[in-house]
Formats: sequence, C-alpha cells, structure tokens
Amino acid sequence: MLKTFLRTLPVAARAQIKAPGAPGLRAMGIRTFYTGSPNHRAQTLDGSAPGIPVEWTNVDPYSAFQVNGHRGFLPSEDPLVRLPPRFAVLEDLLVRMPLRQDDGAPGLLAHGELGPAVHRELPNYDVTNEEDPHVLMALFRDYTFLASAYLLEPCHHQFVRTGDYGLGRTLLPRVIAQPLETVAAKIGAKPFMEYAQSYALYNYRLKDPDAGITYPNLALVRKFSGCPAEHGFILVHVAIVSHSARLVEQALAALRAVGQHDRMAFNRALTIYRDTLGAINEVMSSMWTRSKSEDYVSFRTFIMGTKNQPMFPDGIHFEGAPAETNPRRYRGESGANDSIIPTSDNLFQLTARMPENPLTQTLRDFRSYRPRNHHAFVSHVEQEATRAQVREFAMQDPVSTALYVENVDWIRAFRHQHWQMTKEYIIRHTTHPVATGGSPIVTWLPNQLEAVLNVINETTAKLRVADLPVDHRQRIEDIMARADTQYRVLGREVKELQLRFPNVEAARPQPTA
Ligand code: HEM
Repeated sequence: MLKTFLRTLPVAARAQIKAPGAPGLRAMGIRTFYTGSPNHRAQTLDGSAPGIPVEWTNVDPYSAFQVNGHRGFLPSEDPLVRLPPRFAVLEDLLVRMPLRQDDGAPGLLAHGELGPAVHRELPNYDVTNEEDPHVLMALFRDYTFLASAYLLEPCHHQFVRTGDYGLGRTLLPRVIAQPLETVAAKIGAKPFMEYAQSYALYNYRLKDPDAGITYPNLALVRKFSGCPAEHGFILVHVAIVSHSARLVEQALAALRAVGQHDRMAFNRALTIYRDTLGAINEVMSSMWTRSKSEDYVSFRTFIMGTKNQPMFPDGIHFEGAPAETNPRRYRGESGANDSIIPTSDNLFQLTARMPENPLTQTLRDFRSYRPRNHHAFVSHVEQEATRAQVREFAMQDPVSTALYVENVDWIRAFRHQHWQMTKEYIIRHTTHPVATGGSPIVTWLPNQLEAVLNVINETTAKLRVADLPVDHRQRIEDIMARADTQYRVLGREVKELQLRFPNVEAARPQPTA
C-alpha cells in the first residue's frame, strides 16, 4: 500500500520520503487517507482512522493541514505549542506581547511597547533551512501574530482613546518581513495572519493531551489580548471545526453516491451531513456565553487586514522586499476563511446560485486565504458537485429533496445566527464600515444569507409536501414558514443599516498584494 501511495506523490516528494534517514511520513505531517487508486475505500497508512473515499487526494502532502475523514479541516497533528529553542527571542516576545499576560501583568501591547521591543530585541532569524511542516506552521503562526500586533498597535491605542482606528504602521521591519515571507512561501500562504494557519486552527493546545478536542479541554497558544472573550472567540471556532471530519467524509460519500446512482447511499450521506451541521450549529450557539459580545471590539483590532481598510490607505511595505512587490494589501483574519460553509455551499451547489455581484466576488476571493489543501478540497467539491449535478439528483426524489432542503436550512441557520452575532458583537459597538476580512459590514453577510433563503424558497416551491413521510413533512413546513419571514425581515434590516452606515462604500474592492 505504501508503494501505491508513493506513486501518487511528485517525484521530489517521493525521493525525500525514501531518502536514508528521512523523518518518515508522520513526522513530515503526512497522514494519508487515500490510496491513489479510484473506487476504493480509503485507508490510513497506519491502519487506524476511518477512511474516506479515494476520489480526493491532498495536493500538498507536506502541509501540516491534510484534509481527510480523520481530522477534517484541523491540522493533522495538534499544533506545536513552543518554538524550538533557537527561536528563544521570538518566543519570549510573543509571551510578553498580550495586553494582559498569563500572570495578569500588562504586556508589551498594553503600553505601546511592542514596536520598540521588536526593533531593540528581535534578530533577523534565518529560516531558509526550516523544513519540518509543524515548525514551519508554528513559525508562520508566530510571525503573523507579531506582524499584526506590530502593524496595528497604534490603531488599538487610538481606538481605545477615540473609538476611531486612525492609521497603522505601514512598514513591516525586515526582522519580521523576511522570515515571514520565507516561511509563507514554503507553506504556500500569503505572508499575513490567516484564520486556519495562524489565528484559530493552529493556535490551540490540549490541556489534557489524552482527552479529546472539546471546548473545555482547549487552551490558547498565542493571544493579542489575554481576556476571556478572546479565549472563547478563538476556541469556539476550533470546537466547531472538530466536527468537520464527518462533513469531509460524507461530502465525498454523497458525491460518490450520485456517481453510482445509489439513492440509499445518497440519502444516508445527506442525513449524516445534516445532523453534523446541526451539531455544528449547536457549538456555534455557545459563542454567546463563551465570548461576551461587549468585549469583542477590544481585541478585534489586531485581526484587521490591510486591504480595503482605512487604517492602511496605501497598503503596507515589507522592508527589504523588491520594490515591485510593495505595497501589499491582504485581507485580515476572518471566519470567512473557514472551510465548512464553503464546502457545504459547494456540495449543495449554492455558490453557483449566489448573485453575480462584487459581494460574491469577495466570497471567492476569501477562498484563496486558506491552506493549500483546504482550498483544493473546497474547489474539488465544487467541481465534482457540478459535474454530478447533486441538486438535480436530489430533486428527482422527494425524500432526497427534503434532505437537500434540511441541509440547506442548517446552512441558513448558521448564516442567520452568524448575522445576529455580527450585529450584536460588531455593529452595535462601532460604525467602522469594514469587517476584519475587508468586506462591507452591513451588506456582505446578508448577500449570502439572502441567496440561501432564495434557494430554500425555490426548492420547497417544487416539493409536494403532502407526499413526504411525516417526520420530513413537519420539518419542511417549519423551514418554509421560517424562511419566508426571515427573507422579509432581512431585507428591511439591511435597508435600515445602510442608512446608518452611509460610508459602507468605503469597502470598495482593492487588488490583493
Ligand atoms: C462572535 C462571533 C463572530 C462574529 C462577530 C463574526 C463576524 C464575521 C464577519 C463580520 C464576517 C464578514 C467577513 C469579513 O471578516 O470581512 C464573517 C464571515 C464569516 N464567518 Fe464569522 N463571525 C463570528 C464567528 C464565526 C464562527 C464561530 C464561524 C465558524 C467557523 C464563522 C464563520 C464565518 C464564515 C463562514 C464567514 C463567511 C460568511 C458567508 O460565507 O456568508 N464566524 N464573520
């Protein structure tokens, strides 16, 4: 089986794995769940984890993020918590950095001392020889934390004083810029803070290594603020994504079932997918209690991007980088870079039903800010669902149609709750027109929510509800009534908010990097 797997890798990768003294697949972050030959159930090389269908092959076998039915969108191994000792100064700066340190004392950011400390203390570490995927990922996490803290430190203080973000630092010093650029190139990321590879999914540790990835067992590695709301905000994302393995597995199972015209297998996959989305929505609800809404803006400043943001009207410069590569503009960290909703949108062919407008362009642009294997998986699901015509296949059978609608309704529920959170955590506390990822705050999220409500309305209009088995019938009737009301309320809300945010057009699209 190992031979079969090796044949699926690029030549250079094969040579490296087979080289004498090579660290082995696991140490290289390669946890495979595919055999490379079609129509087989996938197997793990160590024979331990549940398999997924083989149609999917991770495009980057070296990445610390392998998408599979064992870990879903989480990294293949829990994040590296501490950097190797040779990076002691960087480690020490990050420990002293948060507004409130672990011992309760104010950290460097609290008094605007991070910038001077970077200039005074940080050497220009040479990272060109770093190859271990987990060390690379930890370095990426840590340099992106430091870069964002450095660039946005003045904005934090201005916001605390005046409620306005003012201007950020625009020159990223070479001691951060150069190693960050090198590490980012090695892992195929943009050299800026990102949701999966830095802020959220590579930023947790297990309090008890033998217990599972559940919220109570999670702690943060890096922080900007150190307040409980920041802890809750980041780790609820991780707890949500801990359910994603099921989705990956069942998305592929559903695609395969369509290919084989296997109605029972399709309905089974959609049932498990639906119930997993239900569980995800439940964890999402825990955000309300685990991260207090009134505290969100106190740590949010540090996850802002440099694209479409008034704090960086001319972008930022990487010191020492070739002139033609400056200035840079990158979207900030955002849950929009999570892969659960994009995968679901693609599986149920919702992305294709989003309106053609700049807001939908933004949705696609967000998809490039994620690990290579996440991006490839999201695209793979889109291509395969389009090729197989998942929606069309579902519509040929009343129970499949009901299951399709019940899944889409959980996507609606996610977006609806998420929109309530955005109003409560952000819009209630600031008139800043742009979200951390650079999207216009009052129109972008409703663009997608409205499209999903449209799909529910269109699909249920074609369904003979009376013919459904009784449990589906009740659910579909509830879904129809709710979608109708939410559609009307959303339209009214957005109109009102646009009046309150006349400056929302400030979020005009800008070129990336
Ligand atoms: C207090 C909690 C949250 C708030 C205030 C919030 C806020 C936002 C905002 C403002 C956006 C717009 C994009 C941008 O940043 O420019 C966004 C997008 C997004 N966020 Fe969140 N978010 C929260 C929690 C979460 C969680 C826990 C997840 C789950 C992983 C998540 C997933 C997403 C997704 C998928 C999008 C894209 C929306 C779409 O496709 O319609 N968010 N979020």
